[in-house]
Amino acid sequence: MTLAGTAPARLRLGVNIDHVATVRNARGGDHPDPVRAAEIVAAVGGDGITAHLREDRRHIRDEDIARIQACTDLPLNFEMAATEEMVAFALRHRPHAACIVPERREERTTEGGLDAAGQHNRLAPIVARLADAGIRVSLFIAPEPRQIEAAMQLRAPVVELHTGEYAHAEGEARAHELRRIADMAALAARNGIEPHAGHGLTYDNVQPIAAIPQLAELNIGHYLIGEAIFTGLGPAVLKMRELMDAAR
Ligand SMILES: CC(=O)[C@@H](O)[C@H](O)COP(=O)(O)O
Ligand SMILES: NCC(=O)COP(=O)(O)O
Repeated sequence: MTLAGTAPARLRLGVNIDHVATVRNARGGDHPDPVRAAEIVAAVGGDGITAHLREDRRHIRDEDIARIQACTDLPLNFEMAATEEMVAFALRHRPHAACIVPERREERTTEGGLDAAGQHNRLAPIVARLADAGIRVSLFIAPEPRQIEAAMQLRAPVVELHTGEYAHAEGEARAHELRRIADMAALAARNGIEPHAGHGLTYDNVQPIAAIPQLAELNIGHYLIGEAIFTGLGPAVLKMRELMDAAR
């Protein structure tokens, strides 16, 4: 955790390994194994593993979580919907962190941020239960002041700012999205919330985000797993690390 308003010592890279499991599940077998991906991430100096156990289990499966925890000492950032099923799962497995994300069965990927502002009463007991279990709670939110305010009201120690709009925008629209993310990272940090960012980040778009001084962690997955097909996962992670370091 960083002190309110101070730049973090080092921008951490959390690698989301969901889509290793997507490829594995395509044939219903056990290869490629997300656990091997987690081991490679650890071996090349990744700072954490992110895994999203979706309600439809389209990629990460229940048994993957315990196996990932057993294979490496890297902190596990468990992404979950705000449901009783996922709270119970998180309390059983006690990951380092839990990031509450919005989820719709019909979505191809996460489409928007968690509406923390509109769901305070529903989220408050979930956040409290996870925190009471020693799990660092994060809210995956759009870069909006009302969502930062809601995270403060919910006493969430971390927010992860959704960079999907930024990633898909071009020209002035992308510059506008970048300013929104930078402003919300600063607002979160000023209020004692550690800001992270993620979704849709690539070699080509990561550096302006990595240059935001208050950000403590980036979570990057789909692009890295795609690049791993061509270069290997280790080199892909190392290249992203190099780009992030060069941006600061
Ligand atoms: C919240 C987020 O942006 C991702 O971490 C999430 O895991 C995306 O869902 P899929 O991995 O299923 O695309
Ligand atoms: N929370 C964002 C994440 O874990 C990875 O998102 P993506 O890089 O797969 O889009």
